[in-house]
Amino acid sequence: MRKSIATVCLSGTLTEKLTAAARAGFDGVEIFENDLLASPLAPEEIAARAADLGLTIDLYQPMRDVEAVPEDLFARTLRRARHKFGLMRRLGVGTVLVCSNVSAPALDDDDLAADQLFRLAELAEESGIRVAYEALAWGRHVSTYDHAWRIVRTAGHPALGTCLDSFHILSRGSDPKGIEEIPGEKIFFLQLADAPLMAMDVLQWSRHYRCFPGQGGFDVTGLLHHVLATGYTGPLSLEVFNDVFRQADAGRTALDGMRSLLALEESAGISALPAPVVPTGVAFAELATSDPEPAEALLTAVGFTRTARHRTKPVDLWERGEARVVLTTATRRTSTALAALGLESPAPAAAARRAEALLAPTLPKHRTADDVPLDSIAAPDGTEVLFCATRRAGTASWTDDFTFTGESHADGRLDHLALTQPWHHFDEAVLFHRAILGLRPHDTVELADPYGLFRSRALSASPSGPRLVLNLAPTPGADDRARHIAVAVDDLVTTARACHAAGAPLLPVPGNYYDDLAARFDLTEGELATYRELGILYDRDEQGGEFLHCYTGTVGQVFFEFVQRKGGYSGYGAANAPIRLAAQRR
Ligand SMILES: O=C(O)c1ccc(O)c(O)c1
Ligand SMILES: [Mg+2]
Repeated sequence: MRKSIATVCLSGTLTEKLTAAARAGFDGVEIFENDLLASPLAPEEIAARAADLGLTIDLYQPMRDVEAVPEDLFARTLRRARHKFGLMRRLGVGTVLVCSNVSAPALDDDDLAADQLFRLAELAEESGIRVAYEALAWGRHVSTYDHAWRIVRTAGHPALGTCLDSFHILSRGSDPKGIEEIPGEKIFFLQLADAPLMAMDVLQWSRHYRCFPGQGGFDVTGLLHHVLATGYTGPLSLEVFNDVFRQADAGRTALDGMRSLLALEESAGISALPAPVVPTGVAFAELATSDPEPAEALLTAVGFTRTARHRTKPVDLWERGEARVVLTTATRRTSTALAALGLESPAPAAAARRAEALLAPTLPKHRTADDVPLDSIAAPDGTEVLFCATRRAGTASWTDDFTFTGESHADGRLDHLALTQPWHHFDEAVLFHRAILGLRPHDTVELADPYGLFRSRALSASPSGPRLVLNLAPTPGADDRARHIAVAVDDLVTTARACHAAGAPLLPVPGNYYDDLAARFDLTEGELATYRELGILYDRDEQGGEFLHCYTGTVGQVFFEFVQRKGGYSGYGAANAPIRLAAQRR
């Protein structure tokens, strides 16, 4: 279907917004009045700019506080409308959005609302303009889509229809099934937005927290099904008010929005993309550094063995059981960073095709000429994601680039990778991993950290598949690139003891934490003493599943976590994150 985006979703000047929308592949835009008012371009110039960029202007918005008012006020509204319809002709836009009245003089009188909207539509029709009436979730008397539709039906004017907005419908908990009772040709416009589920005032929620479909908690796909069942053929238009998007790079936000619509169309069954190829595990995590010594010392102390060397480059493979870390010595100066993830993919080339269809930046297959070619893409935080087949018959394996010299005798598996995200790319990253890799996002966890708010969202597909934890750094700067590699072991106490014995710097945990553990859980004196001695953190879920974990010190921007899961515990010990963050800051 045609895809549009409201200029309010994007940062910058109107020209920048139009350019970003066009570059991302949108067919049209909704122009927000304020963007036009602030633009030095005349309406004709804006129309020409849009046309040059291959964009149609699908909607002009909003007209506010129109209907169900005393007649003297309505006379002023008609005067305002005459001006705006003249402007719309100059812009070449055929539909105006009228949102339900929020003002004090509005009367609770549907017949009056219908009559005045009819008269507005009469005037609009003279200019070849259609009026799309939208219920704002906080409208004074009209706040639901079915109420707005009843008024439109009563008015019965061909130039008057309704505009549906998924935010207003889903935020109020309205049943979207009733949309199917509206004839498709009377739905003049469809605006799409998602939002995180929050118990808050709908106006604040709408104006600050909307996000693109697939990034929040609403069933936007379900709503779209009902709209499509009416025969609606207009555009799918993103309308997101979001404080972060307002500050972010417009080009990037527009691409994020387009990715969201492509994924939405797929989930609604109206377009096909290359099918998702869900990764089945993590082949390796790659650290890059110009000085490998500190990372080598840490890897050794926490039980990794150097098992292989790259045939031609300063790249080593370190293993602890099935947990693999590739350590690359970079030529340019850089502190140790988690630079890449190798994901075990059932079909690497197909995975890359899907990523490309969903607008992921693809990276060269050959890092250097004689390497095994690997399909790879860049995640929103810059991490390289490689689609790998590890030692599978008939497929080149990344391990073919290495000469094996040793073997690991310790146990271990990569449990999860925690990737701190820049604050303005957090929602984009969730959608990216969800849509492109087919991972399922879990609930967002928010915790007070000594220096701010810690926000975290895990994504996974299956218990044995990769688990990514996206963290939002509370303070910009120092730790906003910190990442960690979590290794699952069979016996954390034994592992922690071995790490201590080998001189690994393990994160110290305050005694107060263990006093609190003793109060919260019925741990034995012996368990508590051991955890206290070794700096092991503890968590338990409602089903009695247990989680033991400990952290190493940081090398560059990277540290390790060791975890032991018992009894089906599937979380990440989020309650302990503030303790960990405070200890790291010390
Ligand atoms: O927040 C608002 O005022 C507003 C304006 C226009 C819309 O289409 C909308 O959904 C909200
Ligand atoms: Mg809207």
